[in-house]
Amino acid sequence: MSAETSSKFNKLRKKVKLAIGRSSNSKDNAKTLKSKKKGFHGDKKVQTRVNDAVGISYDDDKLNKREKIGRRDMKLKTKDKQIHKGQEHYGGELDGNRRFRLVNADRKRKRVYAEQDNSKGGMFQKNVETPKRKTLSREGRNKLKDDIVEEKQTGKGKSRDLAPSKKKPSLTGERNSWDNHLLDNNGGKKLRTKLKAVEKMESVRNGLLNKDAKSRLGQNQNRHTAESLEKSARTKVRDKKTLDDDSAVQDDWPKRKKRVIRKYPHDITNKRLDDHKLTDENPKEKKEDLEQNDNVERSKNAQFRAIQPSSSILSFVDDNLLGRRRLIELQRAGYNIELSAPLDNIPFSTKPERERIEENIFRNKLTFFAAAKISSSFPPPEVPEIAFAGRSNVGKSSLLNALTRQWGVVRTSDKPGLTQTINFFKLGPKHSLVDLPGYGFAYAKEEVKEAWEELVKEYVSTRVGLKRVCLLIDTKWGMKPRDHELIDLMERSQTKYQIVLTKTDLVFPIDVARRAMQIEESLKAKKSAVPPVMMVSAKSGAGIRNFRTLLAKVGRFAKL
Ligand SMILES: Nc1nc2c(ncn2[C@@H]2O[C@H](COP(=O)(O)OP(=O)(O)OP(=O)(O)O)[C@@H](O)[C@H]2O)c(=O)[nH]1
Ligand SMILES: [Mg+2]
Repeated sequence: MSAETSSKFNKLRKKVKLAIGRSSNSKDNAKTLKSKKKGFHGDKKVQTRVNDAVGISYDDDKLNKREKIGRRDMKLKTKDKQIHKGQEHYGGELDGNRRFRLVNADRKRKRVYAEQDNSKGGMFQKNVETPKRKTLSREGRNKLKDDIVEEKQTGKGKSRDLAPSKKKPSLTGERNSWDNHLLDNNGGKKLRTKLKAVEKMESVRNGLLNKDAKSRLGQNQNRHTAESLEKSARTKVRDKKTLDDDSAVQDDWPKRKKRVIRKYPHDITNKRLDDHKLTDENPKEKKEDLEQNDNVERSKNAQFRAIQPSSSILSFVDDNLLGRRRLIELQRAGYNIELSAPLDNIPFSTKPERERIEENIFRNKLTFFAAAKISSSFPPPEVPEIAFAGRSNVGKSSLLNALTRQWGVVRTSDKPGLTQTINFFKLGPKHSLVDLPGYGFAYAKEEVKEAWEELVKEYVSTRVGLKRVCLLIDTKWGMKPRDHELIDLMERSQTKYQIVLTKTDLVFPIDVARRAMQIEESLKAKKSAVPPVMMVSAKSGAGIRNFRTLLAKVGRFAKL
């Protein structure tokens, strides 16, 4: 090396040093520091600069770098291939942005042509060459147009389809060129996707997934195949033609699954109540039924309102201060109606009067002496008995207390079904009052209820010494089928019974009168029914005195 070249070399080295020194003070400082932190890349940069400055060829270096990047990319590609293994057979791969793209073997993106003969295997099949787009000359285009017009007129495919004999039969049958034209001319890709959607809906709706549809659904990859296009085109055409047949399609809809209700929630006997009849019912019929019921109910109310009570009943209601408004009137008049032990006809119940009950029988002490769950445990019939029957919660036990004014002897509850045995109470030495369990709805097991109802029936129809059954009816609700059942039984067994309307304090006086009239009318033909219909309120004490007098008469003249 000559002195000249060596000085040149030294100058260059100085420049390089300066360059390195400047870099630590310049704007690039931060970058360099960052790059130093990064390590490999930063050092490489500096190294490259040095190399550049010194004039060393960095081709090798670049090559190394490229090689490394290449290797890294390869790694990524293989990794991605592993991840997207399932997509591999689509003939696709990841692009630079790591997005999946469909590529051909010669790395060209595939295109779907409507004219393409898909029967050969479809565009997603591996190693299938896609036809290259042909750019037609004007002449060619005109010729094609002519062909299409001719095809439309003749209804036959001409030139662009393969000869039918050469075609492979597709799964769903071949799509003819006319369909192709339809697709191409009427909306291209959009139409095709719409048709596909229509076809899918159709197949799901009908619940008749035919073989092709099933296979198509099963093989997820093939859902874009030409078969679907063919099918959907045909579906679309059919849909257009037969819009009126929609109802028929609807008839084929899968029927709603039968809803099954477990009869009892804790039933392990697998007893079920099938309500399919309800679901099968025509909604129109159902609506009509509901309307009919509504009409019946309305007409019942109308009938009830149309009842004209007799003058005797109206005067009875008035005299005994029966009905809802009474309490309010009495309260306004200054009477205390919130008494724990209601008086008979409150306005007249001053204290001395309250002490004195007119009927001697009812001045006796009420004492419980027997309870029976079965007929064999009935006490011997020594004295005449007056029984109180009726639906659960109608107020039987409360009436016993009100009659005797001995509150607490007979247990009462606002929960239906408290009295579950036949309870015998002695009222003096010569009479007894009997509190019967109620029928109808009650908080008790079905078997238990059935048992006590049977017991009541047996008691009222066979009991010797039973002089009167007071059949209690809730004034608000009137007579129910179970009441009629018991009446029929008593008619058959010739047991004397008297209707007593209870809870009269809850309804208007006129309705009390109407109810009494209604029942009297319905029992006119009954031989064992004893008139009149009594009306009481155990709460207000209204009608109690009259009822007591009536019962006293029964007891007085009764002989065993
Ligand atoms: N407003 C009002 N409530 C009453 C009358 N009589 C009874 N009740 C209430 O009705 C509910 C039922 O009374 P109960 O005497 O137990 O009826 P029950 O017929 O013996 O019922 P079971 O023993 O279940 O058959 C209680 O909450 C009473 O307070 C009445 O005249 N007017
Ligand atoms: Mg009771």
